[in-house]
Amino acid sequence: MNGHAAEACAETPAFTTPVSITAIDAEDYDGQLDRKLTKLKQLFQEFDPPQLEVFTSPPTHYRMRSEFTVEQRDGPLHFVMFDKSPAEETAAEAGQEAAAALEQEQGEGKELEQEEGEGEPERAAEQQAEAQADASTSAAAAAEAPAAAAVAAADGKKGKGKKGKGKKGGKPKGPRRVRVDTFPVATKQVNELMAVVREEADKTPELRQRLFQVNFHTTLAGDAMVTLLYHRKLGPEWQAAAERLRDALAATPTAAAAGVRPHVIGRSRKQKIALDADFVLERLTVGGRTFVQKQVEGSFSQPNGHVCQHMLTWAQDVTKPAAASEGSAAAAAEGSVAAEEGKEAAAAAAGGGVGPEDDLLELYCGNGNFTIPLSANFRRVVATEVAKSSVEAARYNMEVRQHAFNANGVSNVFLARMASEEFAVTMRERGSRRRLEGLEGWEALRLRTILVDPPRAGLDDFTVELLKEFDRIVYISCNPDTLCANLKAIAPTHRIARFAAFDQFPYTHHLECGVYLVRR
Ligand SMILES: C[S@@+](CC[C@H](N)C(=O)[O-])C[C@H]1O[C@@H](n2cnc3c(N)ncnc32)[C@H](O)[C@@H]1O
Repeated sequence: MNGHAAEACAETPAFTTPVSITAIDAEDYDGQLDRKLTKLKQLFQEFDPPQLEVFTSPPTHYRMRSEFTVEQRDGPLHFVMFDKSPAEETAAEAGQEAAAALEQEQGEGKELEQEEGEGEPERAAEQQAEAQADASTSAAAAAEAPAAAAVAAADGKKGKGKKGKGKKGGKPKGPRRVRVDTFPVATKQVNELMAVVREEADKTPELRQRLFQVNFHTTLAGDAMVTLLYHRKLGPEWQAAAERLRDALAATPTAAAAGVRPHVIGRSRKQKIALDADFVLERLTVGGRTFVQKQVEGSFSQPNGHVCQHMLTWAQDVTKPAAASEGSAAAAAEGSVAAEEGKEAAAAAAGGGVGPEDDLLELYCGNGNFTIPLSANFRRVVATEVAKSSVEAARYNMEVRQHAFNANGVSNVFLARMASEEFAVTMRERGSRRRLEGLEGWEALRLRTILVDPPRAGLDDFTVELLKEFDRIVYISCNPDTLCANLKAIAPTHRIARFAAFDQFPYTHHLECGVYLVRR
């Protein structure tokens, strides 16, 4: 963790209420959210934020992705998860370690990419970032059986390291295995697919043999994919069985209604077989417009599609030229002077207005989730992301032209595959990098607004310093503790003009936040 994020934030207890995700109480949806909001307000009190804008989740069936360990030693095959509540932190650490182990295992044999020796992130560094992003998603989104923990358990790796062992070096204190036949946290479609995979894999030796994990990825649009992970090499017999499984999955109610055939992917060491495709196409509605989004298997995507739409709409609103003054959402909705008359000067006088000729810098852009809906608010967007698969997806998402999907139509984005810390140093030095070729010179850019959406660890020190150069900052965070720590460094020069909570991860102690800061 970086220096800033390591600082304790206020004397407030951190977000550590243990909640078992396998035993949710939907009746308590409002209660669980209230408790988190109270804690959040307490944590951010020192920054004197404006009224908190709150965006809720559906109380059940909100999570688009889920990962399960397969249990098949005794009798019929079934899915299990790991209930984190007994040893929450231990489990989280075990999950992250095992995620890294899995990444390493899957990455074995891949060539490291070293381009021109100019300090570009090596594949190993990217894998670490991707694993971190993915582990954070798993852990944050559900505290529910991080894929990694599942892999570790199935591999017999759990408890190998020091973490997870009891104080006296006795039995590892891992999370509790919980059998999961239905999962109200996940979308209805995940539940439909789970039932079919369980039944088909149970009775089909080619699908069942040495299957240790199944990942489900669904969308609001009805598109879906299922990944089966094995401890054996997969051959033509597996592929034939997987094709039959795919037909059975296509007959499930949501897929049939959407007219889609879920993709099936088989993975084992150094092997990946994708029937049809290794991605899904999501459709997200933001500000009345629908955006198509390619989400790639194993890459980061926001886990709660409903709440993601709220996040994008909020970010689009705070950066809207006419309404981007420091006014609250309510003021904007009621038609404050700045919002109604679109007086950029008034907004600028208030310290917060984005001008139509302004450019946006976005770090950690992933598959272009924020980039594309926000691009209409700016003359130009410069976006960076470190994970190769996400950068490729972002390029695809910007170029989507299918008329059936209402083309995304984005042509004002410059996208570079770079680590944020490397970009921060390059920009501060007004330097050059091969990956920035094609970008008009620094002096031609009007970068006064920055959007960051980092992994749970928050921002590194270089990036925090870079933020201070901007008049307007949109900081999206899945970890209020590291957000708070980073804000301590930014608060002397910037104040919070908008403050939002997005309940992406109901019934867990995690909360997604958005802050919009303007220069004092
Ligand atoms: C929380 S995700 C947000 C992605 C995107 N904004 C979205 O809404 O889907 C964080 C992203 O940061 C990327 N990432 C992690 N470490 C990074 C680094 N050091 N530099 C740049 N990107 C990084 C991950 O690959 C991931 O895509």
